[in-house]
Amino acid sequence: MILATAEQIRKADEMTIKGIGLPGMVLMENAAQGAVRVLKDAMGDPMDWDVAAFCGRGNNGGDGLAMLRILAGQGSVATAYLFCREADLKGDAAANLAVAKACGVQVVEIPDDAALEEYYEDMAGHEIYLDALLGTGLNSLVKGRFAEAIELLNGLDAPVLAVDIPSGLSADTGAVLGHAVEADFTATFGLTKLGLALDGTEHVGELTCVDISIPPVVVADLQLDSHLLEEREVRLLLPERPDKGHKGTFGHLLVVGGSPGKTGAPCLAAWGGLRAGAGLVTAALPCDLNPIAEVKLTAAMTQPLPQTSQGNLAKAAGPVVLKMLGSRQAMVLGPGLSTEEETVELVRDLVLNCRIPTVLDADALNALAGDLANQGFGAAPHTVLTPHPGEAARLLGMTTEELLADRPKAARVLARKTGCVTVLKGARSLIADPAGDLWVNPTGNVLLASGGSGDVLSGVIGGLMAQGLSALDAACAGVYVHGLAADLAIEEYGSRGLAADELVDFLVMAFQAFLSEDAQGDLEEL
Ligand SMILES: NC(=O)C1=CN([C@@H]2O[C@H](COP(=O)(O)OP(=O)(O)OC[C@H]3O[C@@H](n4cnc5c(N)ncnc54)[C@H](O)[C@@H]3O)[C@@H](O)[C@H]2O)[C@H](O)CC1
Ligand SMILES: [K+]
Repeated sequence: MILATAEQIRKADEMTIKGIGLPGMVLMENAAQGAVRVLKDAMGDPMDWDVAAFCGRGNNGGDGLAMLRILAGQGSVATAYLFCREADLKGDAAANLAVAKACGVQVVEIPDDAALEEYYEDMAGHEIYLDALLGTGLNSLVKGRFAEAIELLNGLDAPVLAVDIPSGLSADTGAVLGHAVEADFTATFGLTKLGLALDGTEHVGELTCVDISIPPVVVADLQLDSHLLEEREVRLLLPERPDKGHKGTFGHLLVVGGSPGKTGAPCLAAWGGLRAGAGLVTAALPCDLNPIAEVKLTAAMTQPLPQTSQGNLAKAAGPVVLKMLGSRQAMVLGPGLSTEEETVELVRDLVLNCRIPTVLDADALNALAGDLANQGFGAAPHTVLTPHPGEAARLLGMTTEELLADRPKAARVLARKTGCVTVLKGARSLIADPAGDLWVNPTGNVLLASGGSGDVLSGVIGGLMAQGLSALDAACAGVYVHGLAADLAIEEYGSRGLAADELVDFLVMAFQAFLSEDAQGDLEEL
């Protein structure tokens, strides 16, 4: 599904109104009619409600006023709390104010704190609420009476429908700009906003996108580059499993990682690779840890590598790994590595000289931080970086807070600077490709917020690349299926206590969801 930023939807409006000739009033009417349908679907008949809209001075407020007029016409008692003077409204919003008043909508001005105090109790006494304070025109932190109105809405038991976007939520980043409405439903107009997809359901609630007649030609002209990843796309990405395939058909994945106390990380990545369907997996780790890995891994092979006096991977491991890469189809580098200076040098050397599809995770990313500009990537277009926000912030030389204020931008910048596909992990992980496109992943939940789940992900992506998927396709499919495994697990576990070893088992079910219907039927019969 295509997603739009505030600027892109503003352009779409402008092109539709000025270029195509469809009047803004028609767009606003379509928006209001569609949003009323969403409300009716949610609340049912008869529509004899006591409904209030909190309206701002922009077109979002205009949508709210148009909705109230439609609802009044269908039997509701409709009140608008206008967070400015009536005279402040302009254009289509002003026109809809006049129409609403002529059609029986009661309008109460809340232009200052005194008015808010005077009407506060009345404002809290309605049955259903429309949040039409701030839409895509939000351009600063929400403060004062706007903040108070948002908190009032959030404290009520009554249902709230957000008009276009919950007020206070950034349409571009999904960040809360001070305060944001926690809506039960959101009716968004024309195109789904990127910020809505990034929020998920926390503020947005149940999301519906209403067609307001922005023509497809306008959308095509905009060449939008943000997307919500969908199951049907992932289904097309997953590699074929030919009946006569053998282990050589499905590629050999090499996982390089591990340090004392972190033998589990490369083992989990190896498991991820196996679950993703790689034909063979080898985990290569410091030689003292090899016997442990031999016990942990029965299906995967292991390779002992030279180690430093501290037991971490030594520079001498470089030639051994590079030689192994000649007969491997993909590598995962990083799970459980240390940041000992010699290991850092090894990582930089491997990243420069590697020529096969690679996933760089964890300490492999930390090894590149601080000197990203001088780091060559030998397999750049075939490389996936999988940082969590802390690792990404270190790579970009910013604080984690700065990065979290605009996750899409951070993912895109990292992809562009490195030439590598970038997976920025977190709730609603992002996948950015160096050409500028961005995908928001809808799967996954809080169960993934535990040690080791990232190692599993790097293995899944590596395992898919070993089977021939491109870096971008493997990143998209891997992130989606990994999240789906957690979504299946939460039904059994609830929201706590899933260890990464167990997540590995749910990957089987997650991949099964993508089998053909015939194959699923065969499975059920067994
Ligand atoms: N295609 C569509 O999606 C259509 C959308 N419509 C609606 O129009 C709004 C966008 O309208 P716009 O007038 O550009 O902006 P807003 O109504 O969101 O608000 C602008 C208004 O608010 C002030 N403001 C900005 N930030 C703050 C703040 N933090 N605190 C207080 N006030 C703030 C700003 O100065 C302006 O005065 C879109 O969301 C849809 O709802 C059209 O109806 C049809 C087509
Ligand atoms: K709103």
